[in-house]
Amino acid sequence: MNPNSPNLLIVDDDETIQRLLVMAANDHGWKPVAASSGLEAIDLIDEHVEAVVLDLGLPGMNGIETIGRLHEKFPNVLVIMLTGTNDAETAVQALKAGACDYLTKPFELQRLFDLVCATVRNNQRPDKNSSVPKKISKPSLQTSSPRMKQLFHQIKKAASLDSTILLTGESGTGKTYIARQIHMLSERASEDFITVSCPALPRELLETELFGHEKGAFTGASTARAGRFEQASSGTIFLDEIGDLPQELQPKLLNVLQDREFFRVGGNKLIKTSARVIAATNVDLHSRVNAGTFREDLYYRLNIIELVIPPLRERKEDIPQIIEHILARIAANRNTETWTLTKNAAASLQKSNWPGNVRQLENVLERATAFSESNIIEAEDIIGVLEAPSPANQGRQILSEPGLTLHEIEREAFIQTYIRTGKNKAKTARELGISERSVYNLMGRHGLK
Ligand SMILES: Nc1ncnc2c1ncn2[C@@H]1O[C@H](COP(=O)(O)OP(=O)(O)OP(=O)(O)O)[C@@H](O)[C@H]1O
Repeated sequence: MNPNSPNLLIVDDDETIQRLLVMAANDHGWKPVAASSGLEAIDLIDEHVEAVVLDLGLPGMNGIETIGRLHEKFPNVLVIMLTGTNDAETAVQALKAGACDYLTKPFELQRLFDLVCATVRNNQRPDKNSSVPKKISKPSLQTSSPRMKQLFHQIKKAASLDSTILLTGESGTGKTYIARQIHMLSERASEDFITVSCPALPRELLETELFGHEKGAFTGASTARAGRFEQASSGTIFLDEIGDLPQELQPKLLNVLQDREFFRVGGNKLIKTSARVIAATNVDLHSRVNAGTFREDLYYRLNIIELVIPPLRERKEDIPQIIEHILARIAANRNTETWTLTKNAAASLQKSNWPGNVRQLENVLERATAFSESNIIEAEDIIGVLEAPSPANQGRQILSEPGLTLHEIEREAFIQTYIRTGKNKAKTARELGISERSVYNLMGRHGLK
């Protein structure tokens, strides 16, 4: 076999997504080839291709039909389908059509490539010398925040144990990110890290997703399928938004945590698992226990080690290095040089309150870098993309944040209005009941010009 033959086929008609996936695939050690349609994919596929990342919504022959045609040529090729948001029904269709797995858009690139690796590894024939890249990146646990220092100390200790971990924190604080770091610091680092988002699927589908099913377990189950616990094998399984685990599935998860065994749906063979469980929640699980929607015994089984991830506004010291990290990641994904921020741009990011935490900061940087004409990001680039909350939320959001100074409240109110009015200074002045001259003064005071 030619070592340079492509081993991953990417099929997406959106040129930007296609380019992004190809770059990320290269970064993850794959040799990708890309197609923009089902027909092109059928043309390009050969025996070296181990897996196909296939967009469902292709023009002409759609993703579901394409799976069938690819399998006519290469019955063993592994297909991972990319589906639209909340598209559980289509996801079932994709699985029935022969996809090994699927991912709902939008997704993290890291998550896609974790899934591709896990799928290929789990379907490897013993004789096959697979090219699954075993790339283990070193976790970076550097921080200037005293709270994060303490947390990272706990993380290192927790990683060396095998206990179940519960990560709690607001949405976007980095629970998934931390779960992956724990996995990479643990002895399981070379094994798979498998993520399951509990609210993403309806109950029946979530049950087969977690525990797998036997052939004939339900209409359409034409083949047996291993679930995520089996795929995680001796790696780590990350259960995101565990507070949304349907009540009917809670006893089954409790059994897995207690006895480390379960049945596939429709199966009668006990399956053992040694996967480590990390769960995460952004709701107060204890109040769900009190409300009777979450089992108390399961809560205590999950909550053996609880790690609380603080919101970004409570660890602002870390903002500069998180920015640097995110910019480097964006640059690597786009295969470009990284960016530097002007003093005012950095100050602007530093001052913001980040109600959406690191995810919001990441979105702002993604957009600012996409629109920036050079490798320098100015305050204007930032202000242009800072998300403006809806007018209905605006006042509530500012006033509900405890501990804000008058200066910070003024800044938030000003920026939100300025963005909402499309950076129109006259409109901003009218809405805020101030003169246009004051708008210029406020821009100066808050580092926006
Ligand atoms: N310390 C960090 N450095 C760089 N990037 C980070 C850091 N923490 C989080 N991120 C990035 O921020 C984004 C949001 O993080 P993540 O998905 O882990 O949050 P979450 O708490 O799991 O969110 P949710 O509760 O909504 O599932 C991700 O893209 C992640 O890679």
